[in-house]
Amino acid sequence: MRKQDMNRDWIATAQTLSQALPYLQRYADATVVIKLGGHAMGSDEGMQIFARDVTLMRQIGVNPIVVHGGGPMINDMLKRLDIKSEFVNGKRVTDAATMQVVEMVLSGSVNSDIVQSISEQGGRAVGLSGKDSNLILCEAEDPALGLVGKPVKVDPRILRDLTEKDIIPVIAPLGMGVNGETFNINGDTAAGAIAAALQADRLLLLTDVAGVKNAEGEVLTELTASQINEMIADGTIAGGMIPKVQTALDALAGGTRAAVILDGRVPNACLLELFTPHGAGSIIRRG
Ligand SMILES: Nc1ncnc2c1ncn2[C@@H]1O[C@H](COP(=O)(O)OP(=O)(O)O)[C@@H](O)[C@H]1O
Ligand SMILES: CC(=O)N[C@@H](CCC(=O)OP(=O)(O)O)C(=O)O
Repeated sequence: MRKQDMNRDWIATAQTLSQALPYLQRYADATVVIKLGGHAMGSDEGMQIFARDVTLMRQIGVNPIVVHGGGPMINDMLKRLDIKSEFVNGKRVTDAATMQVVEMVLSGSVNSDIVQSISEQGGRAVGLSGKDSNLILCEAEDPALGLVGKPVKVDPRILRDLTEKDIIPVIAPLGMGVNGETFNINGDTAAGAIAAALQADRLLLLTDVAGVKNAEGEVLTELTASQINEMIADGTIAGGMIPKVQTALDALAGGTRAAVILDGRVPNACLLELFTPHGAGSIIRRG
């Protein structure tokens, strides 16, 4: 690259940083819950960029809290073990054998990979699951889904303890029942429950589509609760998008200011959403 072009690039970088000032001020000390879906965890490079974004957020005074999924990774392991699996309305029917695999993959592999990626970027991250420190107490959501948990009580004290010390919590979506059972919680549902309990400023749901699409396949940049309910009823919103939008609505009802469904495959998706006027994906605000 010629020196002149290089200078121009750095000037643009400095300008971008300068323009971000009002957004940096707006989010100083804000709590941002970020759900990283399994489909958004595409490449090693993507994970590296995500980890750097989260570390940068922490560095500039935002409190990021990561809740992850791992559906595709669980599918791979179940296939290797020859265990059949089916989904009902975006949730995995979970028997005892499936639960063991879900816990092994989420806590043992996906969670530690994310923690390691953040550590490699110089951030301080601690991995935990909803079973730790009474974080998420569940009951069975529906007998037909087996060990799928519905969060009934979230105790966010451990998260406050960690964020006060500038530590980034990375949470696997598992919960415990009153009788000591382990429950499999949909990652979006877990993120929404945590966002509501913390009265988070933002809930970012990172997935593998540009946002919520209408019947024509166009991304809707803003969505209301009534639009969402209509789109679920007529089948425009289906599969894994159902728990996502329901989570967004539940989190808003619980006190979160806004929820955004955005494309986690886009580099720096979180920074784009929080710190630029551009925004990203589909935003649902508290009505
Ligand atoms: N109206 C819609 N707009 C966008 N995506 C939709 C819609 N309805 C269903 N989907 C599907 O939902 C998927 C996202 O859910 P899911 O696969 O569970 O993601 P993640 O693993 O990120 O949680 C998309 O890849 C898409 O196939
Ligand atoms: C109950 C339920 O469906 N749990 C999910 C948990 C992981 C998850 O939510 O992963 P994604 O965010 O990548 O879809 C599952 O077993 O796949």
